Amino acid sequence: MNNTDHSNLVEASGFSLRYGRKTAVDDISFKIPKGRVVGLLGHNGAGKTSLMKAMVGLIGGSGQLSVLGLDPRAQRNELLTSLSYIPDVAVLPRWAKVEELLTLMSGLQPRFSAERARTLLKRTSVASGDKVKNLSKGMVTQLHLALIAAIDTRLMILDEPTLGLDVMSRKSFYEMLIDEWCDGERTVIISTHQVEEIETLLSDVMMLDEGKLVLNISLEEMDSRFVALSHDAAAADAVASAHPLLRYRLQGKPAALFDGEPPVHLQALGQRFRPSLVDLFMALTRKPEMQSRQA
Ligand SMILES: Nc1ncnc2c1ncn2[C@@H]1O[C@H](COP(=O)(O)OP(=O)(O)OP(=O)(O)O)[C@@H](O)[C@H]1O
Repeated sequence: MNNTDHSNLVEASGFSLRYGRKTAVDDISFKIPKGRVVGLLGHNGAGKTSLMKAMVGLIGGSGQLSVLGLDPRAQRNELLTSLSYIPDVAVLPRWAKVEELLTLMSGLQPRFSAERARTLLKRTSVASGDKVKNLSKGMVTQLHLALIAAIDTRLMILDEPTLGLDVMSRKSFYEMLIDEWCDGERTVIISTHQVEEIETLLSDVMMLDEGKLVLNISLEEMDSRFVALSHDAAAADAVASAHPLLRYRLQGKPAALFDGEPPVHLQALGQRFRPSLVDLFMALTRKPEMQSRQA
């Protein structure tokens, strides 16, 4: 794909992915430029892993997909040396010592710096003589991040990297990622179910719902586009008749979320506030019947 605009690290146009008759990714188009921290959100089965696998050339689809200017399927070997990827089923060899992994990586990945990995590991409680099998789940994840963050690439793809970790381990994982890897030029794409925790880290969010891309927006755009209104119960009918995206309760009070400015007559009945990413996620990815039950 030589006609790709290289200011975008990932570009998809009308991209779909099927497993037999099951459509996992449904005709999606997007561009991801450099220097972004992108959250890929969606419920179980929304298509996040499938899209990430397609981005690294593990599975093919139809339509166009370009990653770092390469066709992930046709140029997979070249692509794999140019990006950093932690799959959702990531495992490190249990028998290996940390120092042996550094040697292994140096042999496998020309852009890997063992020196850089050692520096990153100083942030963690993982020692170079430790064996993988003796590390806790949180430590293994930190080690894995140190290994792939020591690869000099412009794009990192993380599929549910903090699954199974406690809150402190998740926090230190993301701190290391942001401090040590994100530099304003590199882009990281992270899929996660921990929407609340990750909100402050993200520059952009992509939401998948049953394979469709229902939102692709920067956090600044999100702030200016979506408005929430908390209101008294007495105003509930008036709010409902304006067809908000979502009606819910916040701190015991009814609230509604609108795509754009709520009608002026409603604004007088309630107090505006900034909807959280979780509110938006619920609004855009829940089944309609669940929304009406909740309201
Ligand atoms: N190898 C496969 N064969 C058949 N169907 C598959 C396969 N892998 C995934 N699917 C289906 O494709 C859809 C998307 O799955 P995918 O794993 O991409 O979703 P996900 O958003 O990553 O989900 P989760 O959050 O649960 O990991 C689901 O309906 C899933 O059952």
